[in-house]
Amino acid sequence: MHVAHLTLHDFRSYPDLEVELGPGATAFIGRNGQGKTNLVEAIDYLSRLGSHRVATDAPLVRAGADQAVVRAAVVRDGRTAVLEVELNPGRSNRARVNRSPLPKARELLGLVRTVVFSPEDLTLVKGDPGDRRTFLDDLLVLRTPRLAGVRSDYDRVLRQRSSLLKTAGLARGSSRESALSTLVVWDAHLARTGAELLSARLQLVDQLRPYVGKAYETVARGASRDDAWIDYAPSFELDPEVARTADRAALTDALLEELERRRGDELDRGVCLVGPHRDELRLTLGDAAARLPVKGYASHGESWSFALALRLASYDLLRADGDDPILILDDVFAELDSERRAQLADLVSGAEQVLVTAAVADDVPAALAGVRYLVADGEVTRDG
Ligand SMILES: Nc1ncnc2c1ncn2[C@@H]1O[C@H](COP(=O)(O)OP(=O)(O)OP(=O)(O)O)[C@@H](O)[C@H]1O
Repeated sequence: MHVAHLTLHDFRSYPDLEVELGPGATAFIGRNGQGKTNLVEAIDYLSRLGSHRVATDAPLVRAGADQAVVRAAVVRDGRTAVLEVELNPGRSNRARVNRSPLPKARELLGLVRTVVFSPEDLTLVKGDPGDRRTFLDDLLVLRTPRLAGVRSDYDRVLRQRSSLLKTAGLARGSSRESALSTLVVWDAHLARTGAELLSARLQLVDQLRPYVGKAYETVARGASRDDAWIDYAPSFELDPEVARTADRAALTDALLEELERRRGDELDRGVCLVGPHRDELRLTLGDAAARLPVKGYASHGESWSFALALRLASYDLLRADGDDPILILDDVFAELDSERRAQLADLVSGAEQVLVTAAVADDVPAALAGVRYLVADGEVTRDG
């Protein structure tokens, strides 16, 4: 798939912008802070209804404006659809496809798919477990948009159950009894939605693992394909057979059992200690006999290679699904030496559309020397 035309209205630094795009490589070149990332962030927003840089929508709306609009003509299998999202911070966003409103903005998910490489990716490796869970969940939703609903149901159940735990922990007598009986109902909701998310994540990690090993071998000099390894580590000891089959009924039972076992701790602490919101995507390096966690042990170069490998693996997996996501390489070449730049460029040059941002034109490898736009003072102009 590729974006053929992008329109922005009050998105980030752009009051109004129209850009023609095409398949192949397109590079946006300009000094720091000119709006290169803002452009590609808008396309990524259509894919995930979120940004790779900020957790909320407010910074995406131009300072002083009430709402932003991102519109793109997306070509997939020769057919064009015009996708549009209206960002209304503090209120619901609205989405349209070919000018027809969708009941929920969330229904836009899956219509355009992007994989973004950016310097922020280092947080995949060095950041908190939550950063890695987000990585997994974003990829799940790209592959199976329905899971966006499961994810938000789970977040809602978690919030309700956490506030009930606080109330029940402090209550005495009959009000405690009543809070505890309500808690049983929320345990069941948490186990059911949690098991669905957990099952999807377990399967995803199994599918992604070989691609991570292969990608790491390519981007890290001297590495073999068994060096980089990923494991899903649930918040409690899960029977290996249940983990392997990722059977939802068995996972629901396992979660319920663990909730029962940790009930006392949860009430004492007033927090929900069991469920996929406490899980970790474990990243390790080394041979099977001596694997070390990447976080805290790996060098800067190894960490960066691992982060790139996770993105490349996502891209390969989406491609194996029969889809060709739009690749966005945001400011990544400045972080790599010339050999690795060329390697990465070779790996991605076959993608239907690659969008690159760079401050210095010479940082963009020859394999990605396609169309060039100069970005300066809010203007995006074609170079040549
Ligand atoms: N909501 C907003 N309203 C107005 N301006 C904004 C908004 N958000 C960001 N900007 C401006 O956009 C500019 C940053 O743009 P962007 O991140 O795209 O830069 P860039 O060209 O990618 O730079 P670099 O090469 O440093 O990554 C900054 O000047 C910032 O002040």
